Amino acid sequence: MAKVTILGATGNVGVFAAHTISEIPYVSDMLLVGRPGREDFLAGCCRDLSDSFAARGTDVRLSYSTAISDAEGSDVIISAAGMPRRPGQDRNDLAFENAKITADTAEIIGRCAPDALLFLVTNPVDAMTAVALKYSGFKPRQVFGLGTHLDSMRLKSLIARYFRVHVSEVHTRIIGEHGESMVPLWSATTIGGIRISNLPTFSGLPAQEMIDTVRTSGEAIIRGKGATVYGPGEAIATLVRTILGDENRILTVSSHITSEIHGIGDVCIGVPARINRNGVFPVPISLEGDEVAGFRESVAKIKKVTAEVMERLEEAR
Ligand SMILES: NC(=O)c1ccc[n+]([C@@H]2O[C@H](COP(=O)([O-])OP(=O)(O)OC[C@H]3O[C@@H](n4cnc5c(N)ncnc54)[C@H](O)[C@@H]3O)[C@@H](O)[C@H]2O)c1
Ligand SMILES: O=C(O)C[C@H](O)C(=O)O
Repeated sequence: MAKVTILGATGNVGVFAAHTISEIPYVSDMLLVGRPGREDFLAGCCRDLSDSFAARGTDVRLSYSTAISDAEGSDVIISAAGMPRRPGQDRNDLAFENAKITADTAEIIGRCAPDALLFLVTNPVDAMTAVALKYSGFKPRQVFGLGTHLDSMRLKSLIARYFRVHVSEVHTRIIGEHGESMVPLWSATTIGGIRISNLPTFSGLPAQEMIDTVRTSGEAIIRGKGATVYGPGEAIATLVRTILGDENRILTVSSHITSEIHGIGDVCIGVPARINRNGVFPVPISLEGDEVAGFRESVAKIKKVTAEVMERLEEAR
């Protein structure tokens, strides 16, 4: 059985993630961590969630704290602490402010929960994964971000609707930045096990329109309802379930790569990774055609954002 801690638990994503994670059978303890001053809200969340556990028949020991160090003994620590973007902002506009929070948090986690897996949700998630990796002092397998998993799910849903098939029949991946430079892998997209480009209807697929929809999904949802919640919350739970169930699923998360993809490396970026109880292990893959150049571009962009953030952090600390 496992202890899961959620940082930023008073936020939109944190609260719903607590609900989705509580449904995972391996979770025995869940700790919600918020900022000092938010005790009443945290206590309210715990009572409300406990009621839902009773109604559902879930048996999770739930507690809250304003001290990150109480994450001690956690198997998985999820960080959704930090500013969300407002309409019109790019995720990268949040980089420095959220990096300060992430660096401080990661240092504490590195000391109090050295064996945990640290899962970043805070945006811009690729740069935040790199910051958390550096300041926690963890091994690369222990630190990962939600990356392009949610983007991949968004594309999967659009493809399933276009072909009028159940989502479980569609396998697809978006790699690279969780942001503008994301790269769809049509070469790795199958429907009912058949490569999408081998289907007669492929030529009519509005591929560019689909990718544009995925790229702008977050912003469109934030404009409409203030925050993306259900998509990220379920995506977070999928990853936590994969880890705690030692499932060895290959999901697309932000992970530190060295040379797994066309020799490109030294960056935290969305890539397919095998995920189990020991953490996250990028899978070496070959890309096709435009995908290579697209991935290189995405890597260059993330490296630049990450380097700028690291430099400013060094100066500020
Ligand atoms: N990677 C993804 O796919 C994805 C999806 C959704 C949201 N996000 C990101 O997750 C983060 C949270 O989003 P949200 O909608 O829940 O935001 P929110 O404003 O509702 O919640 C933010 C949380 O962070 C905490 N926080 C804010 N400043 C802090 C500080 N200085 N120190 C400690 N904690 C602090 C708040 O108390 C709150 O719990 C944002 O960065 C958002 O962009 C990422
Ligand atoms: O778009 C955002 O800022 C939130 C998140 O990254 C998302 O894609 O839902």
